[in-house]
Amino acid sequence: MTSITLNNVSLVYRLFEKLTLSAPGRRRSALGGNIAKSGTKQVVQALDGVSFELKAGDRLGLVGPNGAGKTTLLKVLYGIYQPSGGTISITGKVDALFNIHIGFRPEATGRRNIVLRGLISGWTAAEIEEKMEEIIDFSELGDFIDLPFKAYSQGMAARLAFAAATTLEPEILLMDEWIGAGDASFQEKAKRRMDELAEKAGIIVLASHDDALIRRVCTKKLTLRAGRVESLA
Ligand SMILES: Nc1ncnc2c1ncn2[C@@H]1O[C@H](COP(=O)(O)OP(=O)(O)OP(=O)(O)O)[C@@H](O)[C@H]1O
Repeated sequence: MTSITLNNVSLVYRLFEKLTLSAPGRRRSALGGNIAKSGTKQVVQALDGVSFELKAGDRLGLVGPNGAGKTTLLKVLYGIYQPSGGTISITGKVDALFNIHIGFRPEATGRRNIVLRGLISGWTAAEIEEKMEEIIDFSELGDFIDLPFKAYSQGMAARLAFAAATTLEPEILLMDEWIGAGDASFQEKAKRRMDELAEKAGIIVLASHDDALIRRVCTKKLTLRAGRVESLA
């Protein structure tokens, strides 16, 4: 059964430059994690004691001010960063849509990029080929599918990435708010697709500043502030 459990997870970024803060301890705004010192180095504590549990069918919206730790949390869930403390337990095949340009080759066609993206996500060439037409249809890119990826607009790139990732049906889908790059009709379609994924017992985690998008797509909302969970509802 698909699930995500985080227990007291923390993540510390270490800065290797030699830095001196002009006024240590001053905090002018609620932005960002906490800056601290570890030996002679500065560190930024981006996540601090984060605990929550998600089960099959949950769609979690991650919100919070700039620097609150949303992207860091997604990267920890995807396994890009190992937590500095605490434990994570994930059951299910995870795919992520963070940055449209990650995992896509600008010179390769949309079609070729679908194959590359699928292979990176652990699908076989035969599985990808079987889903190819469905992915192209969902993206509505038409003849553009045979043009290089670099010729796509932001929204077109978002359509291709979303179509590929969701047609290949990950059990857990992690997303940043770039999905907002799609136009209104695509966003409507994307929401239906996410509903279907969640109904098939998947889990979706979406980080966004767009409250309306979170309300449309998610069933739960986790607010982060300075790396800590402020609320979960
Ligand atoms: N590579 C890095 N090195 C050092 N600190 C970092 C690094 N990446 C992020 N941080 C710090 O970690 C904290 C959390 O950043 P993160 O990008 O996770 O926030 P966010 O909630 O996604 O912000 P935004 O809404 O602005 O995208 C911030 O204080 C940021 O300064």
